[in-house]
Amino acid sequence: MSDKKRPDILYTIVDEAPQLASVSLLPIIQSFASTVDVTVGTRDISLAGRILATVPEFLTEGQRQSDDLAVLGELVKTPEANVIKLPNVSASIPQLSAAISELQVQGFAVPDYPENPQTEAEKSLQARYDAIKGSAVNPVLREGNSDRRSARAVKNYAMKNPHSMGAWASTSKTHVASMPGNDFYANEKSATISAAQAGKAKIEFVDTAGKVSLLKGDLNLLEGTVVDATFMSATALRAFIRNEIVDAAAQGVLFSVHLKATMMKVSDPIIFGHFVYVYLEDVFTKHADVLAELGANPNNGIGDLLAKIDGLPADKKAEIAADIEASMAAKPPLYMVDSDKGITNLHVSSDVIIDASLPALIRAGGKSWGPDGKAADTKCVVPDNCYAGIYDETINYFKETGALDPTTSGSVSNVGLMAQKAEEYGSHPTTFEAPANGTIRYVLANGETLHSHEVAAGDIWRSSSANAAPIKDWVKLGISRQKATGSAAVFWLDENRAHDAQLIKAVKAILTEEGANDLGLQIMAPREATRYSLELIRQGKDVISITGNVLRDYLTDLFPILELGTSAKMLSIVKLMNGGGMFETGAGGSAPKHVQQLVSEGHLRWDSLGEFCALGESLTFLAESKGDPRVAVLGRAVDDATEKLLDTGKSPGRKVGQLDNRDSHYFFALYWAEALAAQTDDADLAAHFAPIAAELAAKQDVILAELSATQGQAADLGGYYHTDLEKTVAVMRPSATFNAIVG
Ligand SMILES: NC(=O)C1=CN([C@@H]2O[C@H](COP(=O)(O)OP(=O)(O)OC[C@H]3O[C@@H](n4cnc5c(N)ncnc54)[C@H](OP(=O)(O)O)[C@@H]3O)[C@@H](O)[C@H]2O)C=CC1
Ligand SMILES: O=C(O)CCC(=O)C(=O)O
Ligand SMILES: [Mg+2]
Repeated sequence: MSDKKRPDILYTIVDEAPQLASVSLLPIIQSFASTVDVTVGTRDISLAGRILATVPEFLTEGQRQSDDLAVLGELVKTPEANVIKLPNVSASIPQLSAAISELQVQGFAVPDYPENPQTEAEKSLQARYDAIKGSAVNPVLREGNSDRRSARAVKNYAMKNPHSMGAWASTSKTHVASMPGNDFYANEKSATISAAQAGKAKIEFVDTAGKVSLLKGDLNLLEGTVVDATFMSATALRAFIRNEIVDAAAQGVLFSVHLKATMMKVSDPIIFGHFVYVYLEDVFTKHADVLAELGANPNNGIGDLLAKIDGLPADKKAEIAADIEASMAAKPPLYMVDSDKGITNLHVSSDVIIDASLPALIRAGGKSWGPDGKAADTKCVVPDNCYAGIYDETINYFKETGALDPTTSGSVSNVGLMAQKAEEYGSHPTTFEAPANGTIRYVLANGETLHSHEVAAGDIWRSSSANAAPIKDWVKLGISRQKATGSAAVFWLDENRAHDAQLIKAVKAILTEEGANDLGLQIMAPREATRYSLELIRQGKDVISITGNVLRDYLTDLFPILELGTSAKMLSIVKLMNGGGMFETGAGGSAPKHVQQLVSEGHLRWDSLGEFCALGESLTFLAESKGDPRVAVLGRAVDDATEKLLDTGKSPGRKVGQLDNRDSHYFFALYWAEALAAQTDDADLAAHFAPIAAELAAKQDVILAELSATQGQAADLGGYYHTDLEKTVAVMRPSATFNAIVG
């Protein structure tokens, strides 16, 4: 598409709740934007859309779909980029398979995911599907560093209208457990690449007989890149899991594991698989042959195991099912994802995602749900020590001091190193399960071995890197946020961790280069920074966390969930390195539970506040790049409308019968139109929107009645991953009166 035709703003088509919300909200945005000649187009980065774009040869001409992710991936490297990015599903294999089955039922001849590929064609198909798996979208689009914070109006609202917080008892038995050693933290090595070391590097495996095989070639290392290598011992991990299961039983607490199997799509499903295996070790041992024949892979969870045995003859199935039940009954009870349906922590790796799961548990006073449907103290296993300390320290702090008070608490914002697939979140192509005992080594273009580790079969080895330009951009962003706010600012870096020690050197040099040594920016290890930040916000003060990529992710759920009740309300700006802007909507995900509620009860509790915040920023950014003051007026009116929506309590409620997402969009449109009608910067715009605002206000009763007519009834979307557009529009835009006004 030529630049001329490209819409001014690109809005992403995604999955689950945010996508349903978009079906209602986007037409409103497009209609209002068209009055100032701003076009808002869409690009499909949904899981189903990406599947269809990946296998065109299996589809009819009419079913084929362009690779919008690739198009957007190029766009974000240009100064013209202005993207509103909603959260999308980062799929586990069971989710990918479910989406494929749904498309097949809908008449798309997409092939199954080949779990055990034999032929070259199957292997190639698996590789193509694997590129869709896990967090395949965000790392491609995030060509900039991250600036996440709560907008002032949002924070003020949360202070005046606090969410519920569970009480923290000093006697709570909830705790974090991490490996005593031999994890990624303990085994990490790191170095900064010199000019003489730059160039094409490779990763090799050397077996005990000295035979060398290439794991990954063509790694193009730039001078100044920080390159790490580390591994987690599989034997140590299994021994640790066994001990923790015994300890959970002894302490009488629920057992849980918290990983990021979506973003860390290679390493963490393997770690998850070790938990599933050890928890059901007797079953996997006793039925090893049958389960191997069925292709049951513990990495895919207990849910997949149960689905696989479903195909067995009735007596065999009953025998294994009884063994699974007996095995689970003999273990400490598991943290439940859905106790009504019997879905455990170990069912699917993508159900319990650490950034959202642990903050929710901490917000609830250290409780999670057990199989009996009751809240209970919990052992939270976070195997690796790189980041577990922040949760351990938070839990310890609340046990000592009681829960945070959102009515008086300050705020922890974040500046995160993210660009160019920084750190662990870019490590998928350089992560390997050791094929046998031997050595894995990182060899540079000049022949030097940069890092090497002796590994045993099954150990999880990975290399991460962070380029110099993003590091510099990140430090400068930290400096500018500190200058803009005057808040305390802390780099969360641990001098005892190999990677962080390299970053500390770079940060210190850049602070000096930028003349920023007098600004008082501090460097603290994550555990220390956690306590320091919690103490400051308890006093009502704000603090900026300047962190690497993983902590960016973890902290921008943890603190918002404590301060605002959810991370969905965050402002999330990606200042693209080549000058464009990407505006993410909130810091959370796609809220699958909200879809279940809409489908069964006709109520969508998704809050689009994140979209409103992103839209305001996107329009303000566009106004500057287009040099069009009318666009700035439109953007300011979005912020006014958002504030009024909060002040008047028009956000969605959790329960059927309360206002829902669709109602809140009506109020957003009303207040947006009213703000445009009331402003005095642009008389033409005011004149245009005055009658729209008046009509929206006059017809409020009929619009709200039409919007809520189907509340309490089941809703048919015609699909889950690939909903039927007509049916979804009928569900999400049920008010003919409202639709006629906004066009
Ligand atoms: N940027 C991205 O693309 C991201 C994508 N994801 C993806 O999202 C999916 C779900 O992840 P999960 O870990 O469950 O995290 P979510 O953030 O989707 O959900 C956790 C809970 O947060 C609350 N919540 C989140 N967003 C909103 C909102 N807009 N309005 C109201 N409440 C909200 C809901 O609480 P309640 O149920 O109590 O109402 C929800 O159940 C996964 O597929 C994951 O890969 C996750 C994070 C970021
Ligand atoms: O891409 C993903 O899987 C999750 C991203 C995420 O959680 C975040 O950026 O906060
Ligand atoms: Mg996150």
